[in-house]
Amino acid sequence: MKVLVSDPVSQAGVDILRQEFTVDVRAKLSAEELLRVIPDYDALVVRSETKVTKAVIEAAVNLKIIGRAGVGVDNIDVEAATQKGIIVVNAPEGNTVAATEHTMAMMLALARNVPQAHASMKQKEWQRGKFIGVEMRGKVLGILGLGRIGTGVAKRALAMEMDVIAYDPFIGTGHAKALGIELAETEEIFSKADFITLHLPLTPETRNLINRDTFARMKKGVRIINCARGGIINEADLTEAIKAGIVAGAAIDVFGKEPVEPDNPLLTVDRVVLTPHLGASTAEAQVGVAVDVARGIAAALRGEPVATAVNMAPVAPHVLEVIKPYLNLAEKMGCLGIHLTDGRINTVDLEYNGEIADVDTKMLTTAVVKGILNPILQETVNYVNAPAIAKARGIRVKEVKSKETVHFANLITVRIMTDKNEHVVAGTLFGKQEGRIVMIDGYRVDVAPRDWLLIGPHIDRPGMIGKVGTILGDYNINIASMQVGRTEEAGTNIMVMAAESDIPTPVMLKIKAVDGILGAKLVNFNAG
Ligand SMILES: NC(=O)C1=CN([C@@H]2O[C@H](COP(=O)(O)OP(=O)(O)OC[C@H]3O[C@@H](n4cnc5c(N)ncnc54)[C@H](O)[C@@H]3O)[C@@H](O)[C@H]2O)C=CC1
Ligand SMILES: O=C(O)CCC(=O)C(=O)O
Repeated sequence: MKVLVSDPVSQAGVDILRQEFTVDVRAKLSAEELLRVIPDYDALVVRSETKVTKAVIEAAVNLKIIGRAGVGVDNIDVEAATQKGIIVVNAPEGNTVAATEHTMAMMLALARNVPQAHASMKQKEWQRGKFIGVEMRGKVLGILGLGRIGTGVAKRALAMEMDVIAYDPFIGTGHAKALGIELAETEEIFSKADFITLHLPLTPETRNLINRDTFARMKKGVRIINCARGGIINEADLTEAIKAGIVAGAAIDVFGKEPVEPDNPLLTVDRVVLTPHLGASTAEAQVGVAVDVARGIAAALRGEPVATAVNMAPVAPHVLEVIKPYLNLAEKMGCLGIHLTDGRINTVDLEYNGEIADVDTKMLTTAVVKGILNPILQETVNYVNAPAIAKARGIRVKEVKSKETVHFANLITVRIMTDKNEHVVAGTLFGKQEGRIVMIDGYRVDVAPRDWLLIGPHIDRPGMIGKVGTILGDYNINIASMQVGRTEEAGTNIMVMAAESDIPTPVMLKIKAVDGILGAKLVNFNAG
């Protein structure tokens, strides 16, 4: 597999990727060059400079994953990626402290005119009267967006004895209470805050959120800090508000257009502190995000789920820890299930029994659906597109959970209902790691789901196994293991043979023709 790193990311991340993949580091590619080279790559790693547009995604015929070494994915067309089944992962935590500390640095520099005083001294001046600042203690700080960075800023501002209020409609009041701050509506923040700091993502709702109208409603002399995303503040309106004295000053790290162009109006006013998107630029953060994104990419290319994928339902780390050992089993159960069925699938029912029923099992359900769809579709089905593909094909997927168990501590049962019949596969983990199929269509079995499995329901009479074994032997196909599953009712059994190689179609036809065999199926767990 080939990985393209198209923005400068820490060598620590590149080294992780190089352990498993071919990695090309080609920073500063033009848009045209990116379009030309992208078809060669399975994964792409970017920071914020590379624009991963719809055109890039369309040209990326082999791309499976895009990794953003940082938080904001607004330089990636996530919707286009999702439609193509491309996973987008970010590194949401590696640069939180860096961006938080940069916000504090910007706020203090703004309050005490540090850059202006520094520039003046460089001009050989000594102007103590010109740079009178304001204290932070006792001032009201309004935080818009109380996520990771907003929370970090709140904690530090409290330590500086500021009064902190925050607006975030998607955060619970408990979070604010635990921090020791109040949640407020935007109007309260605008009317009360001496400092307003932004920690929101750039979305259609937040674009242009701070504009001429909102400045008009703010307390006179407010100071604004933006270390989140440029498009959230209207830069022309901010410049006007500074000139009109509504805003006493602004500290800005992020801009509507980056790199900033010479005609950016903020460059024309003095009462600003500007940095060229340096929020994440610490040695520690760059190693952190590069390592996190490299691990995410490596896991995704191995077919494993990634907790930081932004276009999949998020999975909490404690949930991932519980379900991770079951993911491979769940996918194999889906694969086995689809090989058993004939007819149009209407419904897939998933039953989770035991302790596993306590956690969010959506990702396991997706793994089963992925296992069902991959063997029958040309396109690659992954954790991102599996639910959408199932829905588009009219397959209803339902989950039932119960803590009750009979024979196993945990059991997953997959029931695939078609317009013709119903097939059921159940599986569990032995020794917490080893996935086993323990039931196929009502027959008790104990099978490791790997390589090739020949499944043959048959009439319960002597010689059946021998007949099939002889056919396989005639074609030099070695059997790694074999067992016979029984139901409660006498009359039929199921033979399950693990073959060490593929069983060609003519051989399967011979087996199916054996008198007493009630329809043999071959499952190839390596395909799809
Ligand atoms: N300057 C820099 O170098 C860096 C900038 N960032 C940017 O900082 C911002 C915040 O990052 P994190 O704290 O890690 O993200 P986060 O996802 O932890 O927090 C964002 C918060 O905004 C809230 N939110 C979303 N839409 C909202 C709306 N319409 N109104 C009010 N609240 C809303 C969410 O509920 C969430 O709590 C992002 O834009 C990110 O891209 C992050 C790292 C470095
Ligand atoms: O990669 C960078 O330096 C920018 C970081 C950033 O803005 C983010 O993580 O959202």
